[in-house]
Amino acid sequence: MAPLQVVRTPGGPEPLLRVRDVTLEYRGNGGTVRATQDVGFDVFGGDRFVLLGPSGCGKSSLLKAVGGFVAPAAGSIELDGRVITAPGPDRMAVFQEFDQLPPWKTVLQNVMFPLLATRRLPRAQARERALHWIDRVGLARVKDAYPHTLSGGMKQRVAIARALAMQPRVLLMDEPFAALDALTRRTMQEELTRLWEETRFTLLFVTHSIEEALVVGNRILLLSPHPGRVRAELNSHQFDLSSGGSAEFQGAAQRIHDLLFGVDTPATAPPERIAL
Ligand SMILES: Nc1ncnc2c1ncn2[C@@H]1O[C@H](COP(=O)(O)OP(=O)(O)OP(=O)(O)O)[C@@H](O)[C@H]1O
Repeated sequence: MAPLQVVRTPGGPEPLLRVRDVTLEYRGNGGTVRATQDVGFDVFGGDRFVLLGPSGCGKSSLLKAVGGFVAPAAGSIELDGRVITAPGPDRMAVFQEFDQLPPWKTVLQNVMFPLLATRRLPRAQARERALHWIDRVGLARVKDAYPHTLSGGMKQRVAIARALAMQPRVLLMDEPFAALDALTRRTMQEELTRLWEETRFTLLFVTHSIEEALVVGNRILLLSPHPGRVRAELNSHQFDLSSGGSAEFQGAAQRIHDLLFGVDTPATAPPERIAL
């Protein structure tokens, strides 16, 4: 049984997102905190690329750096060959928190908002595009509701519709389902996978759940504990939500666990030397 393989950079297409030797640091009164060290990876169009690692290994910081909210202390991040220096509508984000939606806007107004604020579309077309995505995430019935009247899962669907309506080059998701109950979380993973099947958007997804990484991702970057370094890069396209109970899935989860928690690999080992 060898379901996981170290991914070699495929020949052919150029990566959409190129992260090279990125070290991220936070400077404060108490000194400098290094969040990641020399992290590199490539994301290709249509990838569901997952950053997986223990709490504090710098996953969110990497996502913020791709989002343009944090500048690397060293290394570079390029999207479509251009260095990322600031946030932009080509990178829409969905976060864990339910309060990411302005509460004074209805579902429809929330989804329309970035389209109008960035002047992407005139109002009538923005409305049409928003209604389309609201329908795609199954919220047509509540399009005129305010966020406080929605469940956590519904709020996350609004955030996903709002992000995808912008047709970003890459959708950034930071533990988007972590605050949901287990059943809703599973439903949301299913819906995200279905949306991806229909649209083939490019996804950069942060989680610390091994199971979630395996079902959501087609490629997984494993990061070592603080400060995060690349421990391994894996293919996981063979798994989906129906794989959950299979021996192959359980075996893969166990092997990732062993890699993450260092049963047989020192944290500083170069990723390509890891035998899976
Ligand atoms: N704004 C900040 N100022 C100072 N240090 C920070 C800041 N944000 C994150 N850090 C530190 O950087 C490191 C990485 O944090 P980050 O949130 O990126 O990790 P993470 O892997 O996403 O963790 P978690 O899974 O717990 O969310 C941690 O040591 C954290 O304390």
